[in-house]
Amino acid sequence: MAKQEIILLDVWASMYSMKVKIALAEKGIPYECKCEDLNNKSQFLLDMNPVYKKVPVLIHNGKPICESSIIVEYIDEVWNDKAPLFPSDPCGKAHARFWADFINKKLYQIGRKLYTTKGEEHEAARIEFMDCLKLLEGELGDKPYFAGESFGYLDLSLIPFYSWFQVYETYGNYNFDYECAKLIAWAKRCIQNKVSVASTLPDLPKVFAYVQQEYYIG
Ligand SMILES: N[C@@H](CCC(=O)N[C@@H](CS)C(=O)NCC(=O)O)C(=O)O
Repeated sequence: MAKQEIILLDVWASMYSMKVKIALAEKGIPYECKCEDLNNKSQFLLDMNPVYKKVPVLIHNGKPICESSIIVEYIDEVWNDKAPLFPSDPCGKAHARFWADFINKKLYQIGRKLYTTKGEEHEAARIEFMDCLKLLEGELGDKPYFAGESFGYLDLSLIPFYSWFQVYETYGNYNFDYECAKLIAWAKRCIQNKVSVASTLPDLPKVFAYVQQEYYIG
């Protein structure tokens, strides 16, 4: 392949950006990371993602690709000679996409309520968030990874959330080791066995300190 210019616009604590970083690491693709300040977005970000104005954005040889799931699919398609992220059968692929969509839409939104709301709304989010984790735990079953024996798209879509688990556990008043032990074991397996994951995820206390500072709700 001819020389590639690959730039990633990201924010270190963004779970969406982490997904893309893990995919790039799985494929062994070197890239330049440009960290954005979301309170003062660069003109470059606004030009590259004029519709949503969000990170992550992958810029491949000058062409922007937006939305984390679309970026990961793009990476898997372009660099298809190594570490396939999706199952090859259409049904397995659709299944992985379904759960990744669930994670993007539900888990993120409800998880956010744990540290941004109080009272009844918080209590409802607390219950719903655990229900989501239980659904995901059921989907994992007794397999080492979501698709079976090897790490793939669904693992990559969920594992960034683990870096926020101290936040969810503290603000949601959970005990994850007790309440979703299988999911915690899976997360530790991903970190232990996958350099792409271990080298991407920030430390849990760092994320916790960031949320405490950004979202203090009294
Ligand atoms: N659906 C998007 C969500 C990306 C997203 O929400 N990014 C956040 C950072 S985690 C962002 O850039 N927020 C800036 C804003 O909302 O203005 C994706 O999957 O890439």
